Amino acid sequence: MLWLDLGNTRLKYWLTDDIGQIVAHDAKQHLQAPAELLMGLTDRFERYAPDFIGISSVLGDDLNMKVSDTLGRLNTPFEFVHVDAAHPLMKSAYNDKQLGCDRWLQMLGAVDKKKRQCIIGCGTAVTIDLIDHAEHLGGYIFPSIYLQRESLFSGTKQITISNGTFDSVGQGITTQDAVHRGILLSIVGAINEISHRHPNFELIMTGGDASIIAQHINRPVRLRDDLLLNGLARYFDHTKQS
Ligand SMILES: Nc1ncnc2c1ncn2[C@@H]1O[C@H](COP(=O)(O)OP(=O)(O)O)[C@@H](O)[C@H]1O
Ligand SMILES: CC(C)(COP(=O)(O)O)[C@@H](O)C(=O)NCCC(=O)O
Ligand SMILES: [K+]
Repeated sequence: MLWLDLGNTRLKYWLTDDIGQIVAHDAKQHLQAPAELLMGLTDRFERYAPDFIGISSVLGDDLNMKVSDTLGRLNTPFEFVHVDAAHPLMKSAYNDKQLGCDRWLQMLGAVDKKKRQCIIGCGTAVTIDLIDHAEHLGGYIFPSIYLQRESLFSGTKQITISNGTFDSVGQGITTQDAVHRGILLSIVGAINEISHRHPNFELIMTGGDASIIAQHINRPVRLRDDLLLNGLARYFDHTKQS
């Protein structure tokens, strides 16, 4: 099986064998041209000869159409996941026409009806979703690291482009440090606040920046970079069973 996660910044893929073991995976910035990036990967995918391609995409219909055209050349069946708020594995109060497929699948990848869970996606945007015994209560979306830095640069006269690191929340005494620590503080502050309000929810984090952000969270966080993959596998496994 080939699993694709088309996020706003990166295309991730996982190739799994017939017992679900990951045999190959990668993440690449698609620079808003995911179909072209995929084109360059088709010969590699053909060599793997997957029997099915499951896709999560938050890129909208236009880019999804282009991706479909590219995948059509592989003569391998493929399917884009659509959010189902009444899914047997997890009910959701969220508007299922709007809920991002990645958020939904990340929850599907973790959901456990015996637990209260807080699923945090650290991608282009940070997403926080609360699940109470397999009931999705709703969540939050806010800009992550790079979006915040870009908005400061484009929205101000005196803050210029810089490539500082996001490794501390200590107060800064230079613009570069004040910006980078302020951005990190805004993200970890929000997550710590939600965590504080829901002390009995287990924290699970995924996404490209999870490892950077998790270090500053006041409670133990479970890092799972395979969460969306797990959600895709559960989704398509479930559909086949029913
Ligand atoms: N402008 C950028 N330059 C370099 N890296 C970036 C930029 N924007 C995002 N990233 C990195 O890309 C990754 C995005 O994480 P990912 O979970 O793949 O996001 P998405 O699912 O939204 O595509 C993060 O590790 C982030 O640090
Ligand atoms: C919030 C998101 C942009 C996060 O996407 P990502 O950062 O993973 O690229 C994505 O889940 C999305 O487009 N959601 C649709 C709006 C919503 O979930 O309400
Ligand atoms: K994502």
